[in-house]
Amino acid sequence: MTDSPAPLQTPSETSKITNTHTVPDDVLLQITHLKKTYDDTIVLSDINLNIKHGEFLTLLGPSGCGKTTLLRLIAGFEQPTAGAIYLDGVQMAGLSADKRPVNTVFQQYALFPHMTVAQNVAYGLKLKKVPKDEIQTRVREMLAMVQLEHLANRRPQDLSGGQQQRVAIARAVINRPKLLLLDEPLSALDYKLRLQMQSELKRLQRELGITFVFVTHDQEEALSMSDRIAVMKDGKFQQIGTPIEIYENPANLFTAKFIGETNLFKAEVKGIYLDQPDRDGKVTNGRIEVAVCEAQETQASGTPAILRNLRRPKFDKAVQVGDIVNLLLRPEDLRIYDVNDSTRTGLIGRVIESNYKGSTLDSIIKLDNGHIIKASEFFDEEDPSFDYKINEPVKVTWVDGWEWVLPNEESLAQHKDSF
Ligand SMILES: Nc1ncnc2c1ncn2[C@@H]1O[C@H](COP(=O)(O)OP(=O)(O)OP(=O)(O)O)[C@@H](O)[C@H]1O
Repeated sequence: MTDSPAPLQTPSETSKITNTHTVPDDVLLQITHLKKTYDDTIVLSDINLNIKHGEFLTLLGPSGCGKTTLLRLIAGFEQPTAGAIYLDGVQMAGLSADKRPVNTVFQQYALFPHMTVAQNVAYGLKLKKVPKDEIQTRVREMLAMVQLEHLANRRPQDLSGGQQQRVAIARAVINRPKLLLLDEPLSALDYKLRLQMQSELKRLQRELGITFVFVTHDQEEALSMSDRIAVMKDGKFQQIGTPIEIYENPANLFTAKFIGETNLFKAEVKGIYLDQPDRDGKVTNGRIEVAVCEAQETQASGTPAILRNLRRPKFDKAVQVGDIVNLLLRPEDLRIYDVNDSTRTGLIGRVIESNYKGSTLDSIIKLDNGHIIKASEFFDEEDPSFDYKINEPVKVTWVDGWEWVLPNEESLAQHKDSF
């Protein structure tokens, strides 16, 4: 590996003040109240986002939710209907795409077919009339970084998809943009190459220290690559958080269902027990007692009702006794036991499918009430857990404290701030 390129930028010691607007020191990109409409259609509404220097932020959401539009607004290919974008403290309004310290990598790499790899990478520097010697040095450094030194004289059509994408990335970062926008850059690659490029891209981002805004609709890709993820739906952010926060503590049912596999159970709140207020008089913790509705429904067939105490940080005052809440349990939260195990309460069902995945045993269980759920248990040859057979009754429960509670969406809308 050659020496790292010169530092891109160092944030100033104080906050930058632009007209009436102050951008915090550690923030490279600030988006405030951004709105975009095409004719009467609102494509983005009230987008607010701060992206830090050196951060890898992913915009994740289903097709048509507005990810590309947001990227195009940041790049300057589109103008907002309302709101503002500040880059390193400077308002971007009215600044054309080529004047912004931003580069974009698209799904289609659009390399110049008549130029070699090295010429493609050098193109941006030539346009800027950088001295020849410097171009040569920087191209060499860049090609080493994307591990393509040995292919410098090849033409793009003689490269694999992954190699072409690396050239496109090298071409985009050689100008040392403050911000690199990547619009589904890996989606044209096959699965294996895609995984390899994911870790290469992450390494490159760390080494270059450039801030990345990455667009994908692939949740696994988002979880494995990002410092933070902004989950989008219908032109609005649903949640912005670290991969762990988004996966473990989804803010709403959309995020819960969109990210990873989810088992949802309805449960009735039977009791609310608040902890003592802290010094500031705030109640930040407590527990609620819930009964899983499905268990009660099947009680006639011998299933015991599951009554659980659930601890939950930021204890929610919005929930009231009698409310129905959603209990979110990931497959890895569930445990399967012998139906005759009287030491536990659980939901009764039958395993209808079981797949050995090497480190885990993944099962699909049909509960007595017809609800299909998924469990994923670690497979330990030394200590095999309960050895259930297909279609035999089993008891399903979960590891205490691993559940996540979400209110019904209606109550979420009513009590937006407290849940
Ligand atoms: N120039 C345009 N004129 C009218 N509508 C547009 C225009 N560009 C985008 N849209 C609409 O805006 C919405 C958001 O599109 P956008 O491409 O941003 O979504 P996306 O999340 O990137 O989707 P995908 O994952 O499929 O690329 C879509 O409904 C799209 O049809």
